[in-house]
Amino acid sequence: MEKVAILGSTGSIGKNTLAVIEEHPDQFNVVALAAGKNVKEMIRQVKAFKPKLVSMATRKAADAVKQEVGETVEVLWGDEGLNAVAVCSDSTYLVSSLVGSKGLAPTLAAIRAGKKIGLANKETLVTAGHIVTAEARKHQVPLLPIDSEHSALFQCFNGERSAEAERLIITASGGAFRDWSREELIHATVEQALKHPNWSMGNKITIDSATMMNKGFEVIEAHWLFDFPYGKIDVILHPQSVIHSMVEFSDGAVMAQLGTPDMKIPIQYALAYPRRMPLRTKRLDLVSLSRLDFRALDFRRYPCLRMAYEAGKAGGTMPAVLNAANEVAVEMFLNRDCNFLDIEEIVERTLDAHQNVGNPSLEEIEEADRWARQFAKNCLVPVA
Ligand SMILES: NC(=O)C1=CN([C@@H]2O[C@H](COP(=O)(O)OP(=O)(O)OC[C@H]3O[C@@H](n4cnc5c(N)ncnc54)[C@H](OP(=O)(O)O)[C@@H]3O)[C@@H](O)[C@H]2O)C=CC1
Ligand SMILES: CC(=O)[C@@H](O)[C@H](O)COP(=O)(O)O
Ligand SMILES: [Mn+2]
Repeated sequence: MEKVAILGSTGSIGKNTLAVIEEHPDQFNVVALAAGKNVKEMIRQVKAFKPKLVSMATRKAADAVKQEVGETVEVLWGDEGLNAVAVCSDSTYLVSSLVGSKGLAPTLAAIRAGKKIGLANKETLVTAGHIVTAEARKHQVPLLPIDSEHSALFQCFNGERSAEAERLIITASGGAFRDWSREELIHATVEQALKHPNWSMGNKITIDSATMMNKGFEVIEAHWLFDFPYGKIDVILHPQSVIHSMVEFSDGAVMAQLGTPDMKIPIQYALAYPRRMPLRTKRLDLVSLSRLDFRALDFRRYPCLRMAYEAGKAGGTMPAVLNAANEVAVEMFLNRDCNFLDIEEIVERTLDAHQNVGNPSLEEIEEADRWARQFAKNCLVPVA
């Protein structure tokens, strides 16, 4: 029996994780849950899954949950609560599915406490890949990818020798604006950007998919997960999101993992690894699909992807700055405080202004994150 704690249980990945657990009550047991402010959903989850420990982002949200769930559940809040859920003594497995770099500290704490990690929060590896992978090795903790492309790559590597792989090929749907020109993007609205063609996901990653920053993050994530140089990680456009990614080996053979766009598949694979278990999900019907398309990607059309490669190659605090500036810019766009194309402008200006720190400590990464957020918030304001 895997005893599971989930960070971000009320989100898209969190709810899909609970749906997988619900299908296999004999295999998985929920022991702790953490979320932000969605009190109603957390109360429903506590009643359905009976965790012993729960945490919410604020005292107010925690009090509201406490009122409904009674004395048998410990309800905490804030960073301390997140940390307590991550290292909860009853758990064997942490699903890390908070959104943003907020996920880094509790995920690191869980690694240090020896928990197996199902990693959805890509910002953990983007911001501090060198520390997270070193700590996972030190504590002999597996980092099991949940992100669909990395789950695909992980499955393609199964039974293979990674030294015999030559190239990782990550597929990109192109997001909501795949067929829009840059001129048209000037007028892109929040509602349009949130309409992903294939996947149903949280707002932040859906915007990242539309800017292609999501793919940039995934390149950095793949670099750390599979210890691959950036020069051997390619991205190609694949509008159908049926091939989730591929590995090309030294003999020219290419392994691919295919499936319908349903996150329950990679989530269950990460939870059950190395087993496979039955899952009620729509089956892939290649005949009715009839074709799969692929196109090359143009860095001029997608500057966020270019910036992510550059920040990844530069290393140091650059990827953390890339992420923090992007978090600020996406939030501004979602709040209608800037235009869609301002997202890339804010990120670029912040990266250009940053003094990179090589081989940073966790504190230096946190400091770079704080600096970048402050800079990014104000960098579009014209100087008087
Ligand atoms: N969705 C997907 O299919 C995929 C997602 N990912 C990655 O997984 C991660 C999660 O994505 P997704 O599920 O879409 O995101 P959502 O926005 O749907 O969910 C985010 C979760 O984090 C919680 N949260 C936000 N802020 C805080 C906080 N300060 N303290 C505690 N909890 C907080 C939210 O709580 P609440 O809602 O209660 O406020 C919610 O439970 C991201 O890193 C994303 O890039 C990767 C691949 C696919
Ligand atoms: C489901 C998942 O893993 C997302 O990261 C998804 O890949 C987004 O799709 P695109 O970024 O390719 O549009
Ligand atoms: Mn992905």
